[in-house]
Order: sequence, then C-alpha cells, then structure tokens
Amino acid sequence: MTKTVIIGTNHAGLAAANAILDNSEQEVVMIERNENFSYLSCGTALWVGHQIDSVDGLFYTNREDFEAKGAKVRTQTIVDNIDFEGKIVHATDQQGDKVEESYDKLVLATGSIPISPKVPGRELKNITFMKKYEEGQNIDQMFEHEDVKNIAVIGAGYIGVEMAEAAKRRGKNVLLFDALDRCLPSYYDPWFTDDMDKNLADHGIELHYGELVKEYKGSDKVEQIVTEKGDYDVDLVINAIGFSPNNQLAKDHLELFANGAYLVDRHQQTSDPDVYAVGDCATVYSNALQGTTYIALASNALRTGIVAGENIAGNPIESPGVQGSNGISIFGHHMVSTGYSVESAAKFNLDVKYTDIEDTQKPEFMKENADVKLRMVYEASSRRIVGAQMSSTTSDISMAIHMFSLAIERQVTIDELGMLDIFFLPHFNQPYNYINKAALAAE
Ligand SMILES: Cc1cc2nc3c(=O)[nH]c(=O)nc-3n(C[C@H](O)[C@H](O)[C@H](O)COP(=O)(O)OP(=O)(O)OC[C@H]3O[C@@H](n4cnc5c(N)ncnc54)[C@H](O)[C@@H]3O)c2cc1C
Ligand SMILES: NC(=O)c1ccc[n+]([C@@H]2O[C@H](COP(=O)([O-])OP(=O)(O)OC[C@H]3O[C@@H](n4cnc5c(N)ncnc54)[C@H](O)[C@@H]3O)[C@@H](O)[C@H]2O)c1
Repeated sequence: MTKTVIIGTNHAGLAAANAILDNSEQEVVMIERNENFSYLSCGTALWVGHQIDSVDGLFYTNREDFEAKGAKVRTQTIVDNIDFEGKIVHATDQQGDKVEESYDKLVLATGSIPISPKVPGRELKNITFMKKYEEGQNIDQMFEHEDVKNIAVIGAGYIGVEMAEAAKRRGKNVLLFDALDRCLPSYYDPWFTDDMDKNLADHGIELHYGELVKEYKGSDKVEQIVTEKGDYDVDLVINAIGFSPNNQLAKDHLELFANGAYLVDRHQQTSDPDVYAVGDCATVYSNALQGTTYIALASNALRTGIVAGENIAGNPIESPGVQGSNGISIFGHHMVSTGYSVESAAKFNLDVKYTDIEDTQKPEFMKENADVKLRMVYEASSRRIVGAQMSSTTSDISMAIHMFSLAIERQVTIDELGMLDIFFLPHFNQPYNYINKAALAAE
C-alpha cells in the first residue's frame, strides 16, 4: 500500500489529506507542529476586532475527523529533516522523542513565515506578527489593557489594514505605516486605494506612508518606533510586511522559485517526482501572467492541496492555474480584485490598457441601490482580460469578481465582455450592466 506523509496540516495539508483519504485506500500520516488544526487566520481581525463573538468558528476541522478516515495524526511534532534518498522523515514529538516515518510519497505543506523588518530592537517585547492562533490570542489579550493605547501596524497590505481596523474598533490609537505611498499597493490601483485611505483616515487611523521604520526602541518592551520622518510612542507593534515561503526542510534538495518557494508543475509535483508541494510553500501557475509566480492565499492552498491529493490517489488532474482573486472589507467599504492591476501588470512586464466605470447596480428609480466602481485591465495586444478591481461603499458586489476570474482563466477578451448576455431586472440590474458598458467603452 502506498504510504504518504504530509508535513504541515493547515489548509493545504488538510486539503491534500482529505483528497487522498476520500479517493483511495492509501496509508496517510499527517505531521503538524501545532496542537490545533485548520485555524482560519482570515478571521483573526474579525475576532480580535470584536466583530464576531467567538474564535471557535475559526477552526473548521480537527484531528478526530482525519483519524476517523484512517489517517495517523501526529500533532505537536516538528519535522527536523528529511532523508530524500532513503525516503524517511525525521521529527521530534512533544516529549522530545525522535520519530521516524518512511514514505512513498511526501507532501510538503509547510506554509509561509512572516517577514521580519531587519531593524534594531526587533527582539523587544510587545512586537508581534499576526499569523498564528496564539499571536491572535496575545493581541486580543493586550487590547484588553487600558495602558496599551498606541498600536503601530507596519505594512498596509491585507493583514495590516485589517488589523488597523480591528485595533481601532477596540478603541486604540492606530498608526499605520507602509514603505510605499498608499495602502494595498500590490492588489489595487490608486483609483481604488485613494478611497480606502480616505476611509481609514475618516475612521481615525493615522496614515504614515512612504515611511520606513529604522529602529524599535525600549528597555524591555517596545516604547517607541523611529522612522526617517519621526519618533512615535507605541505600546504594541504588529509587523505585517508580507510572507516568505517556508522552504527550510527541502531548500537544498528541490528546485526553487526566485523567492525560495518550491517550484511545482501543474500536478503540484516538485523536481523530485515523489515530493509534492502545496499552499504557501509552493509556486502557482498564474493565468493572467501565463507563467509561474507566488501568491500566498488560503484559497490557493486549498486548491493546490486537492490537486496534489488527487494525483497521489491515482487521479492525475492538472491545476487550472489561479488568478490570485482576493477581497477586503473595512468599515463597510468593500473592495475585490483578481489578476493584475495596471501598476502590478507593469511590474510583471504585461503591456495593458484599462477601462473604468462608476455606476449604480440597479436603475436610478430603485429605492435601494448599490454604488459600483469597476476597472477592467486587458492586455494591449491580445485584448484578453488580465485583471479586474471593484469596490462599493454600500453593498456586497463581490460575486461579479468570480466572473472576471473565470474570464482570465479562459482568456476572454474585453470585446467579448461588451456583448456578454447579462440579464435585466430592476431588482438586480440595469438594462445595460456596468460590465457591458465599460467593456463597450474600451479603447
Ligand atoms: C491574519 C491573516 C489573514 C489572512 N486572510 C486571508 C484571507 O482572507 N483570504 C485568503 O485567501 N488568505 C488569507 N490569509 C493567508 C492564508 O492564511 C494562507 O495563505 C494560508 O494559511 C496558507 O495555508 P498553508 O496550509 O499553505 O500554510 P500555513 O497556514 O502557513 O500552514 C503551514 C503549517 O505547516 C506547519 N509546519 C511548518 N513547518 C513544520 C515542520 N517542520 N514540522 C511540522 N509542521 C510544520 C505549521 O505549523 C502550519 O500549521 C491570511 C493570513 C493571515 C496571517
Ligand atoms: N483578505 C485577504 O485575502 C487576505 C488577508 C490577509 C492576508 N492575506 C494574504 O496573506 C499574505 C500576507 O499578508 P501581508 O499583509 O503580510 O502582506 P501584503 O503583501 O498584503 O502586504 C505587505 C505590505 O507591507 C509593505 N512593506 C513591505 N516591506 C515593508 C517595510 N520594510 N516597511 C513597511 N512596509 C513594508 C508592502 O508595501 C505591502 O503594502 C499575503 O499573500 C496576503 O494576500 C490575504
């Protein structure tokens, strides 16, 4: 019987385990450093910001679910190294005992590690990342203390903006720093982020953009951060300047992408045919770019896990690739995007054009309506869609972004969207939908 060892059992590893266990009779061993399974860090800001009542719903499965399907589960066990020649995983369990597991197939699902700003003072207390459940617990507890007043969030990407909102909702003074001149620069063009920055400022968040932290100061705990532009008193610092792939176990054995991620094919197979890599530790195929890239998202982790698991179970499916679709909702301001913005396309040497529209979802005579802002980005030569960004201050318009995700995957052109059959009913839509209008107006 084929034996598969899965290292790392968060979203990607769990998806791979389910796919193998549900589709074959194979032996599966799951090894995880943490005690808990399946923590949805995506919900941390909602929990810590007291927008949901309890953290319990942020765990969607547990070890018993996998043991019931026949898997051997080792939690609180750290994999120390792998003998790729002898096909043996070496680990240490909670008691400090050495553990060995042989394998026929290996799945690396070791995820990502938050990047630490390399500045003096970063070892001081009250400086934290926001990735693990325990870090969320710690931040939540610190927010309880009245003397923890000033919170600095470093990095105005997804985690930073969400944690800034959470801290503000808990009544803190929030200072949000980013190296670049606006929030969410990797996902949206300024036409969208200008609105989000105004939203953040209107809710009392102090924006410090284009301002790099040079030092953290304090005797035991952090007391001040020093940037090129000033010194600021702080009681807690949350670092959120991005992730890097956790490639520690196989970086000397496998082919790597430019940022260190395990390079995989469309079956999630690495340069060692018996080793698969999934989720944040691996590359993805981008349909917008039509090439390999790195995008750390839970949604990619789940899909890549399924692909690897199905292949190991004997069903040789290929990944359709990803668009990196994502979304954010801050104080009721909703933004969603897929593929590339105009700015990010330039970084990847894609020559693009774009078409914009600001409209309402429904005809003006409808009492309840939604404002919609849309930018569609298309390749200049082929006119295929390579990105879309949308926002609304009133309504959940997120479902439309999934259509753009499919359009990118299937290489639909901007001209095809002009004539796309979008139905009309005043309750839902205008006779000319905003997608049709913007596509017809494209240069
Ligand atoms: C605050 C926050 C909010 C987020 N919000 C969203 C969101 O809204 N939408 C979205 O799509 N994505 C979101 N993400 C990103 C998403 O959480 C990650 O992309 C996702 O967790 C990746 O899953 P993974 O299983 O590949 O890796 P990870 O979640 O990093 O899991 C890797 C696992 O491997 C284990 N491991 C590592 N090394 C070893 C070892 N040597 N031995 C044993 N075990 C090991 C770790 O303990 C861990 O459990 C968010 C992330 C954060 C931090
Ligand atoms: N809603 C969502 O889909 C969601 C939510 C949270 C996290 N995530 C994912 O998790 C991953 C990690 O999120 P993240 O917010 O850490 O990364 P991110 O890439 O979204 O943002 C990092 C930010 O840090 C800034 N930065 C980089 N170096 C800096 C420095 N030295 N000083 C100041 N600013 C600096 C960047 O300009 C960027 O704005 C991402 O892949 C993200 O997409 C997604």
